[in-house]
Amino acid sequence: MTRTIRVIESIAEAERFLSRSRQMPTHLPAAVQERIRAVFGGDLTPLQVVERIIDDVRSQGDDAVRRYTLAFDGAHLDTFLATPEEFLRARRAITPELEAALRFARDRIVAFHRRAIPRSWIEFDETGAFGQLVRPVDRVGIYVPGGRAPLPSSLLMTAIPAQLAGVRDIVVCTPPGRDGTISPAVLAAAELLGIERVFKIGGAQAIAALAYGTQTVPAVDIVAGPGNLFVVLAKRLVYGDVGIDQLPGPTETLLIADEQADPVLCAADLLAQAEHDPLACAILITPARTLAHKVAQELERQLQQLDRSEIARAALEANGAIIIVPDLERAFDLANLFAPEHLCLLVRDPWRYLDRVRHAGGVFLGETSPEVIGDYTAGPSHVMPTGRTARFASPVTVQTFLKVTSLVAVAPKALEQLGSPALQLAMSEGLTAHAAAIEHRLERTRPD
Ligand SMILES: NC(=O)c1ccc[n+]([C@@H]2O[C@H](COP(=O)([O-])OP(=O)(O)OC[C@H]3O[C@@H](n4cnc5c(N)ncnc54)[C@H](O)[C@@H]3O)[C@@H](O)[C@H]2O)c1
Ligand SMILES: N[C@H](CO)Cc1c[nH]c[nH+]1
Ligand SMILES: [Zn+2]
Repeated sequence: MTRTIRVIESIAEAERFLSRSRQMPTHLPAAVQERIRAVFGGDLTPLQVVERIIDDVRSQGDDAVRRYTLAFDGAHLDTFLATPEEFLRARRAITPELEAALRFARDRIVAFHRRAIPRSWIEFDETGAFGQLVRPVDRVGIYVPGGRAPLPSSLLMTAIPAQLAGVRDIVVCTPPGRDGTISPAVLAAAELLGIERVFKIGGAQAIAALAYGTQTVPAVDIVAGPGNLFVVLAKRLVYGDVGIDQLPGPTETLLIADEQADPVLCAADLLAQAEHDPLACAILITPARTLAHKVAQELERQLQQLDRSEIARAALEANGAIIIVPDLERAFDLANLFAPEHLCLLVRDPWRYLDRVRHAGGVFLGETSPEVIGDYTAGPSHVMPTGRTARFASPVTVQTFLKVTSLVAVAPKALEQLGSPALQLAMSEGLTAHAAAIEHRLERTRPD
């Protein structure tokens, strides 16, 4: 029988495989590379492609956006902003069931994130008042993926935390299809959240437009939302000129399963993420050799029935693995090395292992908690760090859209107490102007 996914039995090989760079992949799907060649006339790396696009959008604005929209999305567009008529058509196009599902998801996401809204605080003591003023950024641009599948759920998962943070102005970019339209479900989700400006722009050109502004797209303070390799690389490059949420790129899922896990469910969970992108990662780590072989067989069987089997197969071939380990302890070590976006525990009593989880965007406990529920209705944002960035990054939260201003109000009677040691420190750094700024004040508070 053919086997699409690799099976790894050596720990050293597993470590090598799991620590490969996923943000700078050396092999691109052939179709993607061909497109690059067609557009740029040569074999540019994804990073070079993105640099070119950003430079062009920065210097030529909408003209460059138009050109790249035609080149990569096949759409001829004069203007990018979705019109009120398009919103109206979208409202009519979606079924009542889909509308109800969007509302249900919205309510769950709001309820979850409401519990964790950071607040300003000021503490008064005998030395004065000190604290943190927590303020939202003014304007956020949200990228909603739409190349291979429109993801209205990603709009909810990014925009709702921004709205709860108090961001007043939210604009959206999402790629158009060849006919220049965008998914009614994305427009319906935007309308549900009261977002009025949705631009039909995708990929790196969307990120550049949001970061630097064009004649029609306003420059924002934070660019947020997930996307493919080109979107993620563009966010890396514009960071600093603009804030970003994190680097949520091609989806990853890592399952740890023991001998009691159901191979049908394991395979289904792997494929559910593999179908997102040929660069998605789907990995199973298990000490149960029999399970490993059953999952490999089951993957082949389920692949036959999948609509998006081509994408899923490419992902499994490029970035899929079944890793057989001596014990569950070793499985968690490898999972922490990989720092997956999603860590799914299909083991007996998964709660027992929670302390072993150090790096993951989200952890999903047990058979009734498939990652896919997290994609839609659990509540936490499904926009999560990928490419080993979960070692230092977090999923989108309300905090993503907030920043802190420190507050200092020293009580006059505490100036000596805080000023004298500060003076010592300033002198030790050789910063005499710093010292003088303190001295002048101390002189004023000392009795004549
Ligand atoms: N980590 C997360 O939280 C999360 C959440 C949802 C989705 N995702 C990921 O988002 C991604 C969505 O990817 P997608 O491709 O379907 O849609 P996308 O909207 O991210 O990207 C489509 C755009 O990519 C650009 N593009 C395509 N081929 C190109 C090329 N050869 N050169 C330059 N630009 C090119 C085009 O401009 C196109 O508009 C997937 O990888 C999915 O796994 C991640
Ligand atoms: N699994 C993706 C996050 O990595 C999110 C998503 C949206 N729609 C379906 N899935
Ligand atoms: Zn998904």
